[in-house]
Amino acid sequence: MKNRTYLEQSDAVRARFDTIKQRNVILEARHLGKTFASAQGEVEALRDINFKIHRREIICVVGPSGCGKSTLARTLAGLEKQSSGEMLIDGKPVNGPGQDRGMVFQGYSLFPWLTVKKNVMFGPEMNGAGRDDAERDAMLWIDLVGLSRFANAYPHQLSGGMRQRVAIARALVNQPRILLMDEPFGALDAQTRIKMQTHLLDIWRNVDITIVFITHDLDEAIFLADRILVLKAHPGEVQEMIEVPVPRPRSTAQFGGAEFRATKQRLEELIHPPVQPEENEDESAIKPHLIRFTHVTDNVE
Ligand SMILES: Nc1ncnc2c1ncn2[C@@H]1O[C@H](COP(=O)(O)OP(=O)(O)OP(=O)(O)O)[C@@H](O)[C@H]1O
Repeated sequence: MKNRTYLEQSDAVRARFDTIKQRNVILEARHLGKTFASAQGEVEALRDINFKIHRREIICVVGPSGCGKSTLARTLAGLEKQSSGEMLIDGKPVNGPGQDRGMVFQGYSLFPWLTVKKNVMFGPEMNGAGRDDAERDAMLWIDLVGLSRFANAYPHQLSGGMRQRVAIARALVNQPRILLMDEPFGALDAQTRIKMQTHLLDIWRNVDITIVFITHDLDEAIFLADRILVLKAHPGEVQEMIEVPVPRPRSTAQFGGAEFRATKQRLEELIHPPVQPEENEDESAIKPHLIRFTHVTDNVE
């Protein structure tokens, strides 16, 4: 039987992409580039990045270490100024951070001295909302991330997954249109991570939000994304934008499915291309000579 490829889409998936493409382009990168000056000289972290993201899409960004994923997230957030090209929201060029974008990072960026509720109220209060309004809004979002019972708890009393849920509530309370997430579940154990992915999809289903999600976990990218932006390193350039053929609604049961496997295979080809051994390469030169650090009397094999 012929192996399925990631380019094959069921009618339902194709119809869904047709609908997505008819939605407004909310975020666009045009020839975006970023070069850092460092002690070792210039580092071209991003080169000529182009993409268009439609309203309520989830785009995951993957690529090898150093391909500029975080730089892209920080540039889109306006925390880093691009060296060339432009970024547009609703077709208008933007420079610098703005209310239209919220960010969730890997580290738990909560204020440890504030309760869950006060952490979430912080943004609205900084934006001039009165205490009662800020508290009401905060409680709505805390409820949405399923933490109402913990509104008065402090971050150190929560698990890693719960803290990231607070971070999501804290980003969403400001009603951004775009949520930028940089490896938000990277520090969580595998089981909590899957729960958080499912939870994020639930939130996305209920909220008018467009998500750009940076990850190095290919399963996570396929599980979450409508499309996956694959970058290559040195310099960070777009390799491919993949339309994920896995149907929605997503469930963990799809992990072993044909569409899932075909997409993963393509991502692996792009990100970890097979290393070709040099012709006439001596096997013994590849296999390192291992030193025994302790005296071992019994064999384990
Ligand atoms: N502030 C900086 N100054 C100089 N070089 C930087 C700076 N930030 C990033 N870089 C360089 O830019 C390139 C892209 O870095 P970036 O952290 O965006 O990649 P990444 O894909 O997120 O990596 P990883 O997957 O390892 O987190 C790297 O070569 C990095 O060393």
